[in-house]
Amino acid sequence: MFKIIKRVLKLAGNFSRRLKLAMLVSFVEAIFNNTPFFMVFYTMIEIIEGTLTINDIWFITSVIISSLLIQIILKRIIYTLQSGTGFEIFARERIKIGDRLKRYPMGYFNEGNLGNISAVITSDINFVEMHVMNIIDKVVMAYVNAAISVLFLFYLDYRLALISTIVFLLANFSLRKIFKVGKKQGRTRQSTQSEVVTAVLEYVRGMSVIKSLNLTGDKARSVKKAFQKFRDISIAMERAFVPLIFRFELWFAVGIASTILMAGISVNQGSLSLPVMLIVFIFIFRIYVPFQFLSTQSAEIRLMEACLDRYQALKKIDIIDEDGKDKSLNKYEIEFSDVSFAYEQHAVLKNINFKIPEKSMTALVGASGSGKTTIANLIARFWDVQQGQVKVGGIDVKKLTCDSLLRNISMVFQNVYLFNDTILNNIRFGNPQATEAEVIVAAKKARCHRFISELEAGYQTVVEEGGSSLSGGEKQRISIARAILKDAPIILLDEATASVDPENEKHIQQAINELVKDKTLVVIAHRLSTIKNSDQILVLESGKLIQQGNHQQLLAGDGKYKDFWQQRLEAKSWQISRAESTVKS
Ligand SMILES: Nc1ncnc2c1ncn2[C@@H]1O[C@H](COP(=O)(O)OP(=O)(O)OP(=O)(O)O)[C@@H](O)[C@H]1O
Repeated sequence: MFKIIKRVLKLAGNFSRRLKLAMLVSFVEAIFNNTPFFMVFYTMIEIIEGTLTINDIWFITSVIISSLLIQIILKRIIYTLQSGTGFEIFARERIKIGDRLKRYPMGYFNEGNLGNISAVITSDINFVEMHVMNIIDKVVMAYVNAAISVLFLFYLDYRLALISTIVFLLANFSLRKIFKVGKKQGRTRQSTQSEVVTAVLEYVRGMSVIKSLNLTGDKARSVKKAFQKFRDISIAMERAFVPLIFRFELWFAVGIASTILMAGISVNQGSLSLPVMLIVFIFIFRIYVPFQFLSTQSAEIRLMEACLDRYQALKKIDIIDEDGKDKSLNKYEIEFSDVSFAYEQHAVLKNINFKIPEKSMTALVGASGSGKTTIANLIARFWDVQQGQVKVGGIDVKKLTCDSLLRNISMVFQNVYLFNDTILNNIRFGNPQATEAEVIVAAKKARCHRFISELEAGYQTVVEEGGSSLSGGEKQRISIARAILKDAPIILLDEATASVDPENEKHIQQAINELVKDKTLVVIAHRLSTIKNSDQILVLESGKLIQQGNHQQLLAGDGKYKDFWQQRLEAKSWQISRAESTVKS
């Protein structure tokens, strides 16, 4: 129970002083919380002794009212100190984890981990944020009340106090057991919750495939299974608590019964007065009630601990650029020296060597799966090479932070991802400081200003997550506008393979021409014109660099490139003749 408080204080960092202050105020408030009961005790003594005067009544009333007012003020202070702080701590943690995530190796973002990441960021942090401050307050209150009550009972009658102390200690021991079981159950529940999130994510993301292949039954079954497992675990968790809570309540029942019995016997024997007996009854319940509340909250507290465990495990993943330095580049050539790379066990690139001069255009060509995208990903250090060196501007990318490297690189992918935000902000991701006018200039260069202006809300149009409300060509041009706005000296471009209509293709080509002026350009090339006009062509086959040179040089010799070029020409003429026959028919 105190562990969760300790953990939150550690997490709070510079906010921990505010939380400690809130706990101190809670402590004072708990003392004032007992004042009315002491006044009741005092009144009863005065009544029995027949010494109660009107002045006493005024005194007692004003003390009770003052203590209630003080409590209200203290509660307000606690609330101000705690609630805002809780939101601030977790807002900061969310930003921190967001920053770390972008520095994790891409290999971490596999399907299994995606469910975990989503569960931590959406449900775990929210859960702790919503409940932890309230729990801290209640824990402080329960222990302070118990301590004051036990001390007061010692003052009244040491025998009764001893019974209450023993019961209190036994119940506390029972409570620890409840918490221990809760922690174990909490972990199981967490991992099942991740499985649910993973299953739902997979189901929703793959909906178009599921529908087209008519897999709705099969896939819905796996989601249902995950939900059922979660339900079973949650029920099992509740069931495991029942006997423990019963034992805990039993201790208190026995304790209360024996204290009452003992008090009754003492009154009978004349060693305890009636008002003292009555006040003992009140105070014994004041020990019991807050602890009973804590026992019912034990599942919640342990769940919070399990949430924090999972959050901290996510924070502990090694970041890829731990040893990287934040350096500014002043040269932008790219070099691969003897690079070999594998995705875990799957070797993809073998002993690759090439140089890409600054402000030149290099085309990567090769069959599907030959390693073109992997080369682009290694330049951007989405992964680290196992052998050799990737240098950008003469510096090994492993010596740079991801931020300082990526500041110099714009990537335009085939599969453009747009965020659920306005078009303006989607372009502005390229340069968050850009003004609206600058965004519009970039959009004009990327040939997307016209279609954006024709939308009812223009640049304020909110794009659906992933950009599903826009056509492929439109999305690609928005992503080019982003890259133009970023104005990075190195461009990694994956040319679209999917056929777009000629009008769109013309616009995309014009947009790319604007983007790549005076840049170091590496393009995963599919268009014959791009390949032909490149300063350098790197031909890949099964992860090996088999040819290197410009179009004329490669065509002059015999080799894969010549075959490849021939095949592409044939494919193009086949496409053209097919298009012509479609027009004729
Ligand atoms: N994240 C990944 N994890 C494991 N293997 C991967 C991963 N990404 C790619 N691969 C594998 O690495 C090999 C090279 O893939 P890569 O995407 O670099 O090829 P490519 O030449 O760009 O192909 P395409 O033209 O089809 O995009 C392929 O066998 C692919 O299956």
